[in-house]
Amino acid sequence: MSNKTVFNTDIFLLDEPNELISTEKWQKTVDLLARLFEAPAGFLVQYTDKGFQVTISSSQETNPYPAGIIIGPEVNIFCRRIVETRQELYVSNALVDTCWDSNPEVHIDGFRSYLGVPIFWPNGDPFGTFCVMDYKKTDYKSTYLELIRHLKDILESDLSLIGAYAEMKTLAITDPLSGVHNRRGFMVLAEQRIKLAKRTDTSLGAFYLDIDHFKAINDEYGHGVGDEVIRCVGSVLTQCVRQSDVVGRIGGDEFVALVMFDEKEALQVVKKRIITAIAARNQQGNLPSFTVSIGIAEINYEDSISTQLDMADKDMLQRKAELAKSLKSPETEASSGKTRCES
Ligand SMILES: Nc1nc2c(ncn2[C@@H]2O[C@H](COP(=O)(O)OP(=O)(O)OP(=O)(O)O)[C@@H](O)[C@H]2O)c(=O)[nH]1
Repeated sequence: MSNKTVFNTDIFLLDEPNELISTEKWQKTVDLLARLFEAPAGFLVQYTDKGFQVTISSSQETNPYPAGIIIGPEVNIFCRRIVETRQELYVSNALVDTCWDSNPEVHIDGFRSYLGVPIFWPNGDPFGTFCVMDYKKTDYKSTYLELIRHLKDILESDLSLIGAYAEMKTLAITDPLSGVHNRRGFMVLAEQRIKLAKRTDTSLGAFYLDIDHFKAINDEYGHGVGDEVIRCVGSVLTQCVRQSDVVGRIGGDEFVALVMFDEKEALQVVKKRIITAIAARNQQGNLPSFTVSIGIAEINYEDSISTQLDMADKDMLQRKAELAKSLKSPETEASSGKTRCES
């Protein structure tokens, strides 16, 4: 499986609320922070390419920035320094440092003091900052700094919950060997895709793909090589369909794909593409040559996904029978829709 991030760090949490995050709890934490520091404003700020968004704002009349407000990524605010350096920042009096002259929080809002810590997503990307601001200069005790660091840990543990949950969800529906969906994942996503296609009046086709004589590959070259062949088929299949199509491995050497199409011929085009891609892999010679049998069924919205797959499976078995026949009489091989590529 790829180790790419399983949750989206580019979207503001306020735009896509996560059921695992209790903003109510975060609100209490930010309010408590502001009260303890006797600060007129406390924030949890999220950073993305779009800028800095106040996710949580302490509920005080003295606080000029409500939740939801976005400040551009180029603006010289205190939080930007934290995201750039990945370090905590304590400015006790911004007026004594000219680098803050262009900071609107200082020259427009009149803030003098800022204390903030970086908050990170579980993959190490910066989430944003947790901070307090004051209109007067401050001199916080070191125990206060310890406190804000501790609250940071609590916020980060909530974020790691999102990461762990998203990862578990992905693992539960992914086949770790081939990287495509497992049977459960395929079935769930296929049902969703069929409902969507019905609503939008889109045509769908089901492909059922089985590796020919796979047992012989395992027997001759070992299970490790057999596994490589399975991986290869998963990757070919994924590359031969659109990203929005659903691909799954539903048995040892059996794969399925649910594909959207406009013209009926498109299904044959996709089938040809898969066969050609496998032939090209065979040419590379790093795996034993193998062929696949592919069955196709057009999706009828009234039937269940299992029935549709049964139909594609039957078509595939017919192709396999044709292959067996064609191997006995070589002159018919070219018309069987099968590929037999020797490297
Ligand atoms: N390497 C490997 N082999 C597997 C895996 N899962 C199932 N198999 C093997 O896949 C083989 C499937 O064999 P069969 O169902 O007889 O299919 P086949 O040999 O391809 O025969 P035909 O379908 O008739 O062409 C069995 O030998 C299984 O042990 C796996 O994850 N890795």
